[in-house]
Amino acid sequence: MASGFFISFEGIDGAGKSSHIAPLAKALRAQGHVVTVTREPGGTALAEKLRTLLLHDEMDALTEVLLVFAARRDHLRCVIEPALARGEVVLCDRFTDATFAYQGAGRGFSPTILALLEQWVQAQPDLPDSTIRQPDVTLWFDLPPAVAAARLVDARQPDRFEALNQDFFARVAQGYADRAAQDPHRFVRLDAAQTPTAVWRQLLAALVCRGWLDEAQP
Ligand SMILES: Nc1ncnc2c1ncn2[C@@H]1O[C@H](COP(=O)(O)OP(=O)(O)OP(=O)(O)O)[C@@H](O)[C@H]1O
Ligand SMILES: Cc1cn([C@H]2C[C@H](O)[C@@H](COP(=O)(O)O)O2)c(=O)[nH]c1=O
Repeated sequence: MASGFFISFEGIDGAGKSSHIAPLAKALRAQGHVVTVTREPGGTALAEKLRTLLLHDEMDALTEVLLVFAARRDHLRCVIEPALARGEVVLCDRFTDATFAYQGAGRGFSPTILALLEQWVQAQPDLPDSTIRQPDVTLWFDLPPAVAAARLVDARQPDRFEALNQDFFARVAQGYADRAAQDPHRFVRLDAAQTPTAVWRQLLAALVCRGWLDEAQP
């Protein structure tokens, strides 16, 4: 890869995203890439403060949407865009697809307004009007909500989202499927119900076939 590359990780809570980000960063660094690992909501001091509010304070759907996009704007300006401009690979645990899945499909918030905010917040002033910053590839960890819930049953104290019921996560899962159907070239569906090793192999295969990782991988 000559220039910077943006890879996002998506899926419902418990799908297994976080388990693969550090190993992928290690594999990319071993092949000479400079990698920035980050997350949403969060990634900057300001965005992490908004993350705490989002995960723990009660608020309505519009407030949630505005805070998520506010965090994203700061994250893009201060972390993602500068890293890409330096030619780095950015690995981001969640991005705007999560907003369409959680606030759109999960909460029932207007996808039209989400799309407008996406255009505003992710606008790239130096490029033609319609061009916005999107991940170059989105690794979608697809998993039935019941399986994800079973994985999290003994996990940490649930936050506002993890405490929601399976009907919510069924809507979120469908929201991801709908988003993937709208952008099939960007999304790579990973069957996250397989073993961690099998999921890792799916992930590697997706990046090797795009020329971002060499074949030789553990
Ligand atoms: N393929 C897998 N099979 C079984 N368990 C898994 C698998 N992948 C991850 N897990 C386990 O499921 C739990 C959640 O994994 P992880 O934190 O990576 O998910 P996540 O998608 O990042 O969740 P969240 O979005 O809530 O942070 C962990 O206990 C992890 O060990
Ligand atoms: C970016 C983004 C995130 N969320 C939700 C999804 C998760 O439940 C939490 C983040 O927790 P994680 O363990 O770090 O994945 O935030 C959301 O509702 N909308 C978004 O845009």
